[in-house]
Amino acid sequence: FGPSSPLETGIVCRVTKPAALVLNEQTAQVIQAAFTHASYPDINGEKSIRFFGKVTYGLTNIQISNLTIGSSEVELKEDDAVYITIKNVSASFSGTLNYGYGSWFVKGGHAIDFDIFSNTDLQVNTKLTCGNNRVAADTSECYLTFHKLVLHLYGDKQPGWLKQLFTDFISFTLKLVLKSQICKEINYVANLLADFIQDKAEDFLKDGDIGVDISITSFPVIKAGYMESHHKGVLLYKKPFDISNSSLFSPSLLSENRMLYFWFSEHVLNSMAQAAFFDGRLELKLTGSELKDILKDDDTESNKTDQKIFKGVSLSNSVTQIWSLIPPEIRITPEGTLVTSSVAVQLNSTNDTESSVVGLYFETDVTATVKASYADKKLLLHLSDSIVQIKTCTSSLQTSVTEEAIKEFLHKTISLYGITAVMKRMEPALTSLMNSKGLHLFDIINPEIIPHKGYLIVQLDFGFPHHLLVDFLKRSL
Ligand SMILES: CCc1cc(Oc2ccnc(N(Cc3cccc(OC(F)(F)C(F)F)c3)C[C@@H](O)C(F)(F)F)n2)ccc1Cl
Repeated sequence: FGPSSPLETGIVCRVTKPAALVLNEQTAQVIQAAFTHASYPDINGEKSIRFFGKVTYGLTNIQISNLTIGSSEVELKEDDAVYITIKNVSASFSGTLNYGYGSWFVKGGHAIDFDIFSNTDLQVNTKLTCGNNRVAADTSECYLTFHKLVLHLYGDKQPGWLKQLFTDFISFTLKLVLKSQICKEINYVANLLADFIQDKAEDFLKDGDIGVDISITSFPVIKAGYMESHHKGVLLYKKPFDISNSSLFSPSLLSENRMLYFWFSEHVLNSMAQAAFFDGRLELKLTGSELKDILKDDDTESNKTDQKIFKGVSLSNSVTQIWSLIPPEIRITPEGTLVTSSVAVQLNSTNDTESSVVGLYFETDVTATVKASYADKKLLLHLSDSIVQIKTCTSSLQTSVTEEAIKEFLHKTISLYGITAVMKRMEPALTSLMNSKGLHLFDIINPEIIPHKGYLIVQLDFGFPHHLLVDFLKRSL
């Protein structure tokens, strides 16, 4: 994983301390799952005891029977790790203790059921590292401190030395086994979670043949107030095309008071727009009644022109097709996202008596300045400015209106109603795309989508999707 040029980074994610505190509320769930899911291997050994000779013993069928988790704290240690301290984890295990004298284990063997009560503190210092171009968790710094480890043996007869053996030796082995199993399980769950986020993210940024490569371009960063990952953001599409990277990320571009930040370089959004064009998604068909709704909004004097232009044309039978002629260009500015494209519009209909086919075709350059927002689990697009330039216009409408007047009318109608009519149809399409990825399941609080020159920042708070974590743990463990 060599050094990477910051230019390669197209998307940056930042999870701040406030988010870590919310996530920490779920730590108990995760630790509970780790303890419960861990397997506890049999512990066999032999010890020579004075006056008794060699004793062979085995703890088998060790099961955790109940578990309570105390408080847990999280701290982000600059350029080091996420320190998670969990106090007062009390767990009880049950199992069977077999023991025998000498090596005639089977002959002299005895079996006693036991319960073990333990009380420990857990310290896990999770380093964020890179595992096959993904964010990975390294929890090798994992410590269990036992405050208590008590053995209860069932059954009346038990040799006195057994208790002593347990206290002196078995408990030592038991602590080692518990620590290694629990820490192994924690490492497993931590990486499961990291993979889960990455998989969810890849799925979120994919639709059909269009996807985004979010491999990480450098080691994730941990600072006192946040942790941050840098991702390529390179478009994945069946035919490669090159979009030059436009903006450089620097940590000062993001702050730390919101829980989650996403920095998107302009070229990421630009390449998505290009792919949407090549994937034939930038076309729209309007029915007659939809067109009439758009035109009826126009209650100004030009409505008269409209009546003159479409005199004798039955708009109800009309079909209007709108499509991009070239891949749209995306430029992000503080005023909003500028979308520049050349658009063709073909209106086909019949005359009133349905005796002949009539049509209108025109091409126009459009630059629309759009701002996005997300409220009530819906994406909203707002047009703040537009520039329209009618290029060509051919019409087979029997109208006396001059071509100039038609162009004038079209310019006005597109500027006032046409662009918003297209945006009104893009909003639900994008919202249902994001909901198909499960976005609506998340409790997103006051999301802000802020355009800057050359990049876009999405910042938000979230209520942790408790049910999602429980499902995730149930499904994956
Ligand atoms: C969809 C968001 C997204 C995630 C990406 O991939 C990953 C992969 C691994 N970790 C992350 N982190 C950021 C992140 C994104 C979304 C949810 C999320 O989960 C959560 F932490 F908010 C909580 F809900 F679990 C974390 C984490 C990474 O930034 C860090 F912090 F580990 F360095 N992102 C890459 C791009 C984009 Cl747009």
